[in-house]
Amino acid sequence: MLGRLNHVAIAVPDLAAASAQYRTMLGAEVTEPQVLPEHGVTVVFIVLPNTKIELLEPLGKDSPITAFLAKNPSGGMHHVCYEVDDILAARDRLRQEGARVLGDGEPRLGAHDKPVLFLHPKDFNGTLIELEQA
Ligand SMILES: CC[C@@H](C(=O)O)C(=O)SCCNC(=O)CCNC(=O)[C@H](O)C(C)(C)COP(=O)(O)OP(=O)(O)OC[C@H]1O[C@@H](n2cnc3c(N)ncnc32)[C@H](O)[C@@H]1OP(=O)(O)O
Ligand SMILES: [Co+2]
Repeated sequence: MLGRLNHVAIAVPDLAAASAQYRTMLGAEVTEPQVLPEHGVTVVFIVLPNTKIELLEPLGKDSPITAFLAKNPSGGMHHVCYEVDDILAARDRLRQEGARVLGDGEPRLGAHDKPVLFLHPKDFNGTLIELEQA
């Protein structure tokens, strides 16, 4: 079911500072910020030869990552994103296996304009998993 590792996400308290640090200290190629109100975050991507790093900061008062940053004020690893060939089939299989699919279970368009879903971290070894339609 799982395809490529699409990205590893790091929640940061200050996206501009983290982006500048990756550019200057790590010589990284960093995309321009994407403001995603429907997800409650602003993100940039660090493009690597074999995957991407997503840096994300809260956007708005209901951001899903505000609580995470309250527990991890300097930031931290937030989620991993795997690609799947068929996100609805993956969702239905995971539900059958007893995994919690977050939200209303309907995929929404993510930062790459592809359908995404999230799986509860408590069901996967304390790790929030994002699935993205390949
Ligand atoms: C940019 C768009 C898209 C993309 O295309 O890439 C994105 O990546 S958007 C990213 C932001 N969106 C989301 O994260 C949506 C899914 N997340 C959620 O629904 C919630 O964050 C959550 C996972 C349900 C957690 O909600 P929260 O309000 O924080 O609930 P709790 O505080 O009760 O947490 C429950 C439990 O889970 C632990 N937790 C929370 N977040 C994480 C995490 N990222 N990784 C691991 N564990 C996490 C939290 O610590 C609680 O544990 P206990 O304290 O032990 O109960
Ligand atoms: Co993501």
